[in-house]
Amino acid sequence: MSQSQYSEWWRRSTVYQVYPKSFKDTTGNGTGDIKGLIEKLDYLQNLGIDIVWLQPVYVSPQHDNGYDVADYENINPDFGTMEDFDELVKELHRREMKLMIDIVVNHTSTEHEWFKQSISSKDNPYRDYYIWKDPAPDGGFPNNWQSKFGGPAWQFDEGSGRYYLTLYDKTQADLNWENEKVRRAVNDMMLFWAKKGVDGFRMDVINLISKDQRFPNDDGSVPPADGRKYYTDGPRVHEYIKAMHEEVFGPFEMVTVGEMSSTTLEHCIRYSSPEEREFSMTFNFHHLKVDYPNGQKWELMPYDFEAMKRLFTHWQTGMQKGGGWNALFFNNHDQPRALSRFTDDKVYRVESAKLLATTLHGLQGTPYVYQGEEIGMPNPVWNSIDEFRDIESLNMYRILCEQGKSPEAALSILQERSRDNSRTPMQWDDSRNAGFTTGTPWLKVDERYSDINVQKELENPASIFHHYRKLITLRKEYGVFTEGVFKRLDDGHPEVFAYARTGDGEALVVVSNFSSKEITFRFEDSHWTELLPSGRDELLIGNTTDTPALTQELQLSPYASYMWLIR
Ligand SMILES: O=P(O)(O)OC[C@H]1O[C@H](O[C@H]2O[C@H](CO)[C@@H](O)[C@H](O)[C@H]2O)[C@H](O)[C@@H](O)[C@@H]1O
Repeated sequence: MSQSQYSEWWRRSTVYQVYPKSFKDTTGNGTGDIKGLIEKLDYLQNLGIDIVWLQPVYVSPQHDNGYDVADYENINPDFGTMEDFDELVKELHRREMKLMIDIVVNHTSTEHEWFKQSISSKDNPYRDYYIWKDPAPDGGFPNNWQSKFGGPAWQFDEGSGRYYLTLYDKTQADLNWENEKVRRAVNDMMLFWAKKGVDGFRMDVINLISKDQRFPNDDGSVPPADGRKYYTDGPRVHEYIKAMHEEVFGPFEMVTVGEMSSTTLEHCIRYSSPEEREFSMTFNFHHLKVDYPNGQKWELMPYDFEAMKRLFTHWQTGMQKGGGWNALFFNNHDQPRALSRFTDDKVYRVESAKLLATTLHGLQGTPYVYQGEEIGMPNPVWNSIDEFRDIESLNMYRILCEQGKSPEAALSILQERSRDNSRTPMQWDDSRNAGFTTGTPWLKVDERYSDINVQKELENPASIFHHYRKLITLRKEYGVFTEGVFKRLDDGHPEVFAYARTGDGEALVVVSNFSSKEITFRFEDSHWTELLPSGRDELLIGNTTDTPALTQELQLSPYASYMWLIR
């Protein structure tokens, strides 16, 4: 990729992800709302955010917290009104910030009018908007595909004696993208939002929209044997995305990010290379599966640090060579908090949060900050299954118990894995309910809110918030964050992740100790002579009170992390 191709504004931007249900409630109904987000825009501007990604606020029965859309062009009253939405766009633009909204079109809610029509009769004009199949000859499911939320991926309709496909919850019916009318309707819906002034889209599990039309049984040759190899990065997916670009993303100069489930580097290069005219960038999840034994999310193991570093290296190097662009993230609304998962959220909480931030923000790509990450919110402590709200967690708890796990064992798995870990309300201050709501919060507030909250973070210049703020500023200041070529420098060190980003006349070096031990780290001679002391070094940011110079041998305190600039 030539240097000029790095010129798009969103490559130097930072995105903030808002889970609206848990951000800020202004009505006292216990659920966050659009007005609450507007109230906090100055806070996000102060952090240095360029783009706000607002998760689904459309009309929805909320079985999957908005990822089950019943009406794509209206706002769910719990979140506010269309006037509130227009006000949000205006207020963001007044601050020179952009808005990215979530587009969920692999599936709709079964309460969507299209589905209601589709299920009403075999000859309804909307019948073919969804994927209907006859039972297998033995009367069972059409094939052995499994839902990502547990159980078979097919739901039986008594009325017609046929099954419809649901890769997620049984109330989320997969759209039939082979139907040209579906593609037309989705583009029209996206044009509706583009014309409203929305600047970008985050496309939910968009690489699952094209299914292998043979709908074969999964023979189990590639685990997990749940059918994903027949619909992930499927046969026509690039064709469909190119058509969206042609008609919507391109003409409106949008910034777009595709959420790519269980994808490959090769596909992500295609999805995000400018010349392919598909998306601006992609999310992949491989680095967040390094604590899944044999790919099993609902089993526990300590995370594999070396695998994580290998995966970052693979994606950094591969996307760079292939001309693709990564969306960088450790946290989102589907993941437990990285702080609790990969570092120490108790003794070294502050150091750990800063270490994760520095390590991620030094990489090539566009960084995403998920609400609460910038103040070091850890996983909450869960005391009972009754505290959970997430449909996937509740399904899996039932399945784990049916498989013979004790309720205590199942609960301890949810403690580590549940998506609710990252969905607890935002902690604004030390008042009741952390200042999130005056009512009863829809999901419990973490008990540690009087210590961990925005107000405290803003007051302390050495806080996690101010660390993020500085990283976001540095990215805008130095071109090497955008352009620098990645090289891993730790040579398999069991505790340290070290890398360089080498650009035009300047280089970044990042060294992070992912352990609670005091350690000595020494760069191998080859790295040191070839790459490192090629000029004057300056410590750009660190998470200790020390300001070490870059030397071949470094003493690193627990969870110490430093970033130097060499020029
Ligand atoms: O783990 P992967 O197979 O790589 O998939 C990535 C994520 O996909 C799903 O997330 C998104 O779609 C869901 C259905 O619309 C929605 O519930 C979720 O909130 C979306 O972000 C999956 O649910 C996640 O667990 C995966 O991480």
